[in-house]
Amino acid sequence: MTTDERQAKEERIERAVASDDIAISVRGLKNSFGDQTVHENLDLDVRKGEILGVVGGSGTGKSVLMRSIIGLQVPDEGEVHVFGEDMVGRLDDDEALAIRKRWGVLFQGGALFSTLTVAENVEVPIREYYPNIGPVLRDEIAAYKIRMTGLPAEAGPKYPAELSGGMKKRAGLARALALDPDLLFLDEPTAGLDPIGAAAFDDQTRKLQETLGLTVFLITHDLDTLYSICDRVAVLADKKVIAVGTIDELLALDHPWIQEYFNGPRGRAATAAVTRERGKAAAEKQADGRQ
Ligand SMILES: Nc1ncnc2c1ncn2[C@@H]1O[C@H](COP(=O)(O)OP(=O)(O)OP(=O)(O)O)[C@@H](O)[C@H]1O
Repeated sequence: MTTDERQAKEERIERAVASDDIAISVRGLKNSFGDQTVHENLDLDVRKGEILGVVGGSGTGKSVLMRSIIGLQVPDEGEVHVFGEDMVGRLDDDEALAIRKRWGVLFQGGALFSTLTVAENVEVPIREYYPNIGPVLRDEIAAYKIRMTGLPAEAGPKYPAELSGGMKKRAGLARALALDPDLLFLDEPTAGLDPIGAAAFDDQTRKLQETLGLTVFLITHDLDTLYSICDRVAVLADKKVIAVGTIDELLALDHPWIQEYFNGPRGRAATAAVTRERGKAAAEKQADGRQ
């Protein structure tokens, strides 16, 4: 082994050890469109097994960040590693393809094919990545994924136009789960849902994350989602991630946008709701202990 090969091996091992707990690592990311710089020197780590909420004002580049990670946007500068693999600019080779199989994406609005049924939509990634799986098994997998998201089996043969907003999101989620991913990207999954539908979707996300051991990258404007299911929250502002932490940790920072966002009227309402829930749960636990 030459000195260069040995050094490359050492670097690979060091990177693997360092990235053992990290599902996604973004370093020095820069994205721009013409004169508009959306990201500059953006760093972010997403830990394995966490639900990371990504927040920021409209147009701060949350979706562009997600697209950069999944290879739909080639950054001007920077590095993106997913499960320790360098992803920038090499999405066509076999190793990168193997990583792509490990994630599922729910785009804003669901992005379902309108001319395909729900089941056919779920089968699209299976056809693409596992062409040797036959139609019978493919149907079975699709039916299973549809049930996993809480949709009734009868939703399978329906077309997107025949579904409610909440059902469409679940159908998109079923498609995102089609390949048994380790990593799930959700872009504003509860946008447009009524509060009960949104809370049910959040519950489903948490349950799936826990049962399947998923890592979830979740873009949202929904404070209830942040409070109820996110382990940590990353805040995008000033072209970068200005802070990452639990909501309590973020509240301790005196950045004006963070204070306005979490301590504004909606933030206070969400905090009060969570405090009420926690109080109720503690009281129930105490009552159980006395019985
Ligand atoms: N393909 C593109 N071409 C040109 N500009 C783009 C493109 N994609 C995104 N942008 C610009 O990049 C900026 C960030 O967009 P992005 O969709 O990531 O924002 P966001 O934080 O997700 O916003 P929102 O919360 O409103 O969904 C916006 O100003 C948008 O106009």
